[in-house]
Amino acid sequence: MNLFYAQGVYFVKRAGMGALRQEMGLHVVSIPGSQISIRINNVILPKIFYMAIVAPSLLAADFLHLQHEVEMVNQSEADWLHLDVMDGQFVPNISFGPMVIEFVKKVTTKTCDVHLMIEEPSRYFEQFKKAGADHINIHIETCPRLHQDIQQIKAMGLKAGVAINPHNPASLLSDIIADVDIVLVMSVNPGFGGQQFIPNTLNKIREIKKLIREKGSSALINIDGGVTLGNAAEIVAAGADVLVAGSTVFGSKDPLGAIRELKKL
Ligand SMILES: O=C(CO)[C@@H](O)[C@H](O)COP(=O)(O)O
Repeated sequence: MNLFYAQGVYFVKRAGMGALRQEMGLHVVSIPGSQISIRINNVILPKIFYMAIVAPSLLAADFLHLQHEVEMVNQSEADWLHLDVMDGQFVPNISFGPMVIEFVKKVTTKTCDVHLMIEEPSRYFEQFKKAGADHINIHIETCPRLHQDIQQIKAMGLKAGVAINPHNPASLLSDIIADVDIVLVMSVNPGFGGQQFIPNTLNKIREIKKLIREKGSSALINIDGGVTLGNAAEIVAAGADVLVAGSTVFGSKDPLGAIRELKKL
């Protein structure tokens, strides 16, 4: 169970909310910033702190010591491992593909959150599934048959995410948000790690959260790009469920400590 009690406070992990809701008749009654109140069998729990899902982005890892980096994440409190696939077409950079993910999968104990920054992603869904993807995130612009692609990912038994770029408004998600498991909000222009967080993303997170409630969606909001120990609290308070962090984790002298700090928010 993802609900636990410590020092007078109930903690809950958002990822388990769906299951908890079914098992225990649990209802979220309010989400003011990073604190939420919940009701279980009509008893309102006094205080619930939201814990963000943390997903270190392997793009910022030392690829000469990839196994060591993946094992570091295994030992950490991180929940997912974020894997950025770039084709040099949809984004100006080229990163890695299914072959690298297949090797990473042999070592990682974390959920593999694959972010496809490539043209015609549906041509490769099967390959990424075979390589070990647990989630596949696709960009709206790359999918003329977005609904169909989302359904295809889900039919393969994977979680489906839709990614939007900084210039895309939240309203673009209106017709798809009820069908997706994850909304991946780019808080930098995709292609490179180590960029500055675009501040307007905070407003966009609030708008997406509102849309999620209005449409009765259970999608998680995942923020990708420029997440630091300095801005993560604000991002979570705006309504983010997941924090992708590349440089903040792998660029740190104490990556385990950096992940621990992100989880504390
Ligand atoms: O998808 C991307 C960049 O396109 C991100 O996942 C970055 O890899 C995040 O890196 P940092 O901004 O955290 O260094």
